[in-house]
Amino acid sequence: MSVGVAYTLTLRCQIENRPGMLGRLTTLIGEVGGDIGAIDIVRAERNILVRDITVRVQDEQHGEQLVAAINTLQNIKVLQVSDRVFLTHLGGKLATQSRVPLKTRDDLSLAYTPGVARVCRAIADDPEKVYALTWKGNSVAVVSDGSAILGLGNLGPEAAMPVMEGKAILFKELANIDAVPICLRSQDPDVIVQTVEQIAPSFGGINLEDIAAPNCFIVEGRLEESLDMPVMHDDQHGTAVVVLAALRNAVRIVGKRLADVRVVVNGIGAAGTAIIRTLIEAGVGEITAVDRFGILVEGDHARQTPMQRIIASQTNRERRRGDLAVALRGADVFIGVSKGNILTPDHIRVMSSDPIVFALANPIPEGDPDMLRQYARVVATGRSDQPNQINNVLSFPGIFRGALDVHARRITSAMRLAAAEALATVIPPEEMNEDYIVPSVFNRQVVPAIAAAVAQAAIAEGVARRTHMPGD
Ligand SMILES: NC(=O)C1=CN([C@@H]2O[C@H](COP(=O)(O)OP(=O)(O)OC[C@H]3O[C@@H](n4cnc5c(N)ncnc54)[C@H](O)[C@@H]3O)[C@@H](O)[C@H]2O)C=CC1
Ligand SMILES: CC(=O)C(=O)O
Ligand SMILES: [Mg+2]
Repeated sequence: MSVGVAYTLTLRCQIENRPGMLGRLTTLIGEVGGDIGAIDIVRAERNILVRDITVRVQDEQHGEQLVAAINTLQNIKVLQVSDRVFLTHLGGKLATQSRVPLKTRDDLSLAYTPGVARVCRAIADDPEKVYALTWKGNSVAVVSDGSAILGLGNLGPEAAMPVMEGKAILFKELANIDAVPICLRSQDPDVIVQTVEQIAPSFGGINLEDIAAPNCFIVEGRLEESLDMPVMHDDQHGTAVVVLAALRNAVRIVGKRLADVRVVVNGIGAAGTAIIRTLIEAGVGEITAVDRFGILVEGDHARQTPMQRIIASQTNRERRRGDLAVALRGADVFIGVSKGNILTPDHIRVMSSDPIVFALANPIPEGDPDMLRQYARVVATGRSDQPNQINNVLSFPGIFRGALDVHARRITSAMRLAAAEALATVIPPEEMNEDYIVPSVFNRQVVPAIAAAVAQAAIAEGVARRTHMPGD
């Protein structure tokens, strides 16, 4: 995989101050495979120079090798190593901010007591006023139990925080929604449901994140029933919306139709299940579902979870049996939401002409993107440092923006299909190509386009409390 910014080290090096020393150091860094960015002088003394050298490396191990190699050089020593990723996370990525002045006694009387008491009474008299008079209408709780953090597994609630803070800043930056990371100690669905129900009055919507299957289905289903507000498990539906949009554009590029393609989905957990359900709703021709134990076949209940049994009954009409390689024979599309580094060139070679490969496991895709591009016509991953980033960040800000704007009571499948269509059409047909099937996360048309489509679908379905968008 090409080297990205995710492994950028700044090496503070003490170097003997004489001609040729910097050359020796940079030559060695090049020989070890480091990619030098900037070189700055930190301190200059008569005999010693201290320099900061910024180097991109392949991974953590490569960084350690580089530092060890430099320390073998005579009269050059690494004093300190700083990692840009960790520096970015120092102190967390999120803070709260007041929207009103708080400089004088008058300010205090208006924003806090005694003024606030009248606002409390107004809301007690008419609870709907909470949307207008507090932050509720523009806020989302990002709730995780830490059980399926990216593709890293069950790392628990503390380790989930950096991802949930990340989701929160994406909500703010992309959709101007105030989001709060809530990482729960318990992984018991009953406790998660009760806790979210208890905190729900403070928020306008609930974004469930990185909760592993099958608990995610139970938690989302029960909260959708009990809460009168948008609830969405992002790994299921946020991902499925983006996959559908990307697939719609990818099949167009290779001259096929959604209704005719056979799609293999690998990893039938949270994301895989929702992707399959969404692709069925969108009319995709045929789907083969694969998990660690092989192709899901209807009736083979032994290793299937209850949700996988439902998926088995809706897929694999040919009743193929076997592993991923068998599933991929003649397939038009591979969608991986499973585990890193499981695809080989042989897997892609047996696919139909112009293979489409979405290797979406994070942070390591199912196959090395450089390898995949040699064999497949269209390749997408979930990563920010690769073309065609299929990541739920392309959809969840716009979906919640639209749902909050019309005070939707829930997020329906029609709202999600409308979001996928809106996302796909952000790219004009004449601009679409193999490396441009989804817009960039920073394309400023994405959130408004999805939000408008979601709001309209909510109004059409009768789940919106407001029947016009703010500003109309
Ligand atoms: N790009 C994106 O937007 C998104 C990517 N993902 C990624 O997808 C992966 C799965 O996420 P979730 O569905 O939330 O997790 P999950 O834990 O609910 O499901 C994972 C599923 O993959 C299966 N699996 C594991 N190894 C496998 C293998 N070698 N072959 C076939 N199946 C295998 C597991 O048995 C399980 O059914 C993670 O890597 C996650 O980061 C998830 C959501 C969004
Ligand atoms: C992108 C995301 O939500 C995940 O990998 O879990
Ligand atoms: Mg996630």
